Amino acid sequence: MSNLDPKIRIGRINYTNVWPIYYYFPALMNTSEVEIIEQVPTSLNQAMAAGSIDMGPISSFSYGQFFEDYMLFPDLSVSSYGEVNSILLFHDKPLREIVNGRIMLPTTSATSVNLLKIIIEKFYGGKPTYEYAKPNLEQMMGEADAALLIGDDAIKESWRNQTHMITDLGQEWAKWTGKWMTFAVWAIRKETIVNYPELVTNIFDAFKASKEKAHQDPQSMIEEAQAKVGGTPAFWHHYFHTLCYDFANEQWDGLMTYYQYCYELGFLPKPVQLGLWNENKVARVTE
Ligand SMILES: C=C(O[C@@H]1C=C(C(=O)O)C=C[C@H]1O)C(=O)O
Repeated sequence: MSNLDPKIRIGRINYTNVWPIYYYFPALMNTSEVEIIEQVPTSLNQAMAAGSIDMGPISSFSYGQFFEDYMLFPDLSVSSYGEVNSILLFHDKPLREIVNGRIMLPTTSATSVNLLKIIIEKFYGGKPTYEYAKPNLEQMMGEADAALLIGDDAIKESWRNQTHMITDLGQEWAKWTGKWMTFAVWAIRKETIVNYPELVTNIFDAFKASKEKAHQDPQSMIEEAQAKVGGTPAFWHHYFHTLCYDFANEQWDGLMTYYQYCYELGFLPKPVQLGLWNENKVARVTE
C-alpha cells in the first residue's frame, strides 16, 4: 500500500436510507484516508466478509453470520419502530391467504428476506416456496403471489402502485413483537480496529456528526433526494424522520429477538452476541 492509498475502505448502501449518515461526512473527514464504495446491501455483506471492505453498513443478518469477525459502532444503524416505508411486500390477496404460496425475494437483501420468513413461518404458520429474483416488481409478480422489495426500489414502486396490497415489514414486526427492528448495522472488521484505532474513532465521530447535522438541518438533503429519486419534500421528510439511525438499548433488544428467531428457525447456525466497538477498549479486540 503506498502513502496515497486510502487506509480504510468504507461501504455505503446505495439507497437513500443511509443519506443522513453520509451527507455531511466528506465535509467532516480527511477523505484522502478513506475510500467509499457504494453497493447494494448483499454486495457489501460479501465484500465485508471477504475483507475487501473494512467497515460500513451491512445487513444486520450478515452481522449475525459473521459476528466473530466484526465489532459494531454504537449509535449508528438503520432501524424503525413500526413503519419503514422501504421494506415492502407487494401482494394481491390478503397476507393470510398467500402464506403457503410462491414468494419472490430480492437478491439485494439479507435482513428483510429473513424477517419476511419469520413473519410468514413463525407468526402466520405458513410454509411458502421462495425464489430469488432481481428487484423488478412486474417480473416478480408475474410469477408469484407476493414480491418483496427493499430500499429505493420499494419506495418507487409504492409511489407507482395502483393495484397491489402492500405490507410494511417494519409494521408487521412491531405488531407481533412490540419491538424495534434494525435492518442495517455499522460493522468494522476487527483487524481494522487494531491497525487504525485513531482513524476508526475519527470516522465514527464524523458519521455521528453527519447524522446529527442531517437531523437538525435536513432541507438540502431532502431537496437532493427529491431531485435524484423523485417524490415530494413531504415524503422525504416523513421517511427520514420515521427511520431511526440510533443504535442503543431498544434497538439492541429488538435485534436480539430477531437473531433468536433466526437461530430457532435455522437461518443462523448459532446464537449471536453483539460486540460493540468502544474507542477506549481497543486492546480487548486483540485478546
Ligand atoms: C430500511 C432498509 O434497510 C435495508 C435492508 C437491508 C436488508 O434487507 O438486508 C440491508 C440494509 C438496509 O439498507 C431499506 O433498504 O429500505
